[in-house]
Amino acid sequence: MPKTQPNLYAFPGVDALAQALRAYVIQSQNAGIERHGAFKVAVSGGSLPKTLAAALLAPSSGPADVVDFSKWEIFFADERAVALDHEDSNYRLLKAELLDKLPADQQPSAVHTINTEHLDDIQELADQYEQTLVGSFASRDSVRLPIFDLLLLGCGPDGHTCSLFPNHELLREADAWVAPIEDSPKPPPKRITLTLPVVTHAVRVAFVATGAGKASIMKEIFDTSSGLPCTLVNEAAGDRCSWFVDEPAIEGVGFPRRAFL
Ligand SMILES: O=C1O[C@H](COP(=O)(O)O)[C@@H](O)[C@H](O)[C@H]1O
Repeated sequence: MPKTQPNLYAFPGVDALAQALRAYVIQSQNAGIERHGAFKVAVSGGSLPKTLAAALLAPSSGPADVVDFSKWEIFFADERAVALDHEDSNYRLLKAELLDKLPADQQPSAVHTINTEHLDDIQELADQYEQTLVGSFASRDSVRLPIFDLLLLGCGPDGHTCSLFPNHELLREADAWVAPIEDSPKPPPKRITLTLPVVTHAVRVAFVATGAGKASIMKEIFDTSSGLPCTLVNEAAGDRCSWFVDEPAIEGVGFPRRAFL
């Protein structure tokens, strides 16, 4: 079978991007609900929650444009080993940008945070989060990997995604679903992350990258065989992977854009 390519969707600005991202997330949500009665989604921190909130908090334009948070089960694609109210917490960021702005009757059915009793032992922190996945998906004996309906990911200026960093040994992790990292080059150093096999087995993977600060790494990701974490996801997920970017983020990138329909 020929290898498929990721979809690169480019928009003049963040407003148009957010509108398309909303449509894409709703499609994924509806497919997940049809498949198993719930929408299992993992989200990143960084710049993603703000753009995601712009997409999801917009008013509905009709019956086909409904975000049904009551069916959402939210996980974190990566999380920093800090308290949930710490300024570095990805949960805290998502809560401030999105969850706190949802009405009481539209809260997600579950938001799976890390167990902060284990902040001093990040292997245990990762193991506990893996058990959270087991509780939602299936036991490790019955499935090789959990299959998320959607992963919503960021791309760092060095090409990292989740807490999978360029040239890090964690990129070779083939067994664990969730892994600890204690030498993250971007602070804070201690984190946990979904592993590459889990990321690349999701039904859909969406990256969001905005701003001119991302242009040079986007060129490496799309126009070279860089081996960067984002490139590895592109190569393994092919057309299950979609990028939502603004024009400044892909200035000079030669890879063909697709029209978002
Ligand atoms: O440290 C992290 O960085 C990445 C990328 O962040 P961005 O601000 O450049 O979008 C993020 O996706 C990840 O969740 C976070 O822990």
